[in-house]
Amino acid sequence: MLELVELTKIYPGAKDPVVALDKVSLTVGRGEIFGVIGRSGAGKSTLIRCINLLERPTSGTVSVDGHDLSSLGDQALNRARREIGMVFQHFNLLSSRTAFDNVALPLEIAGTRPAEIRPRVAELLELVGLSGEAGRYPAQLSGGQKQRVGIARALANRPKVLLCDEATSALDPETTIQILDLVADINRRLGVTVVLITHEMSVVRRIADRVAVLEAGRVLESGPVYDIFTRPAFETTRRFVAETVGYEVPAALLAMVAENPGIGAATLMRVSLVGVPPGEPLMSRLVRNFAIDVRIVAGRIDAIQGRPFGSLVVLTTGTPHDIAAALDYMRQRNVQIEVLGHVAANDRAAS
Ligand SMILES: Nc1ncnc2c1ncn2[C@@H]1O[C@H](COP(=O)(O)OP(=O)(O)OP(=O)(O)O)[C@@H](O)[C@H]1O
Repeated sequence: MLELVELTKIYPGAKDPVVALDKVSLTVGRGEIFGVIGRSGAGKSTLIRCINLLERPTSGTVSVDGHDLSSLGDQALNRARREIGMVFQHFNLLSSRTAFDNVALPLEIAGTRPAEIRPRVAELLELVGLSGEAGRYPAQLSGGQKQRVGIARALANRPKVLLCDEATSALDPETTIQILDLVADINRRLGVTVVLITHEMSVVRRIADRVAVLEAGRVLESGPVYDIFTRPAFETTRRFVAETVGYEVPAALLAMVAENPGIGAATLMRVSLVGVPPGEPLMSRLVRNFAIDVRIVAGRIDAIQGRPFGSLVVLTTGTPHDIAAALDYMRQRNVQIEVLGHVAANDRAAS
């Protein structure tokens, strides 16, 4: 549906040319929610401007439904741009127009007959839950309501792709969730393909099907969100994941085992829930099958695309032999375990 092939953008730059995008190739399937995540300067804005052809790529192509937009002349391009609806971080609403008139604007520009505009705008406002706010001006709307207007406006010309540029970055966490859930709902109901450009993994985690990690103008890795979260191949990706799942082991605990690697009578380990079949009572099995005690000292469990994801930091006590046997048992069941070290005897009382 949306296909980028070796998209490259080179700016002249003050001294040397700046390669903002370096052979970015991505394919986004019809009806998919696809996240592109990157830090500041990774090339996200350039990517957006190249996807909607506000900027001509230096080389490479952008195709929607097999039509190469990058080869179109200006007039054809203006028409083709309607295939891509844009949602902006700062909403970009016209302050002198009501919510209704903001949503109507792209229809007016496209030359839609006035008699058709009214019911279409009413339908769009209902879709985003703003039927009661049609006559309000942007200044009279909350941030979340303004973004709902922005989404309705982006959908006005029935685009095939909804391109969201940091669409929730100006919103508080609760409103962010509401807007993301609205985007997911619209994706399901209308089948519109969504591209989410963001610097926040929590945005990707909540609604995206697949994600690409952008760094220095290149795609580091891409794949289904669950796979990227559970097996990040690059340090940049690992840091994005850590930000959203709180993967860090508390420093006080790490200090206790810092000098004592390997297994001891009190062993601290991180058990990743990836690979644990849903519903498996792993911890109680360990306690029942081996002569060990297990104490959960830190952890966080979430779900991504309905599958459990997260890790527990556990302190296991018993003989080193029994703890090693329990580790074997878990590893045989494909549970990922990292032994962080053991607590020395004189620290044990404090642990
Ligand atoms: N018009 C321009 N001329 C020269 N260099 C540019 C231009 N626009 C962007 N760049 C450079 O291209 C690189 C990518 O910038 P871009 O704005 O696409 O990144 P970004 O990921 O969107 O960052 P941010 O989130 O901070 O906007 C940066 O090194 C930037 O300095």
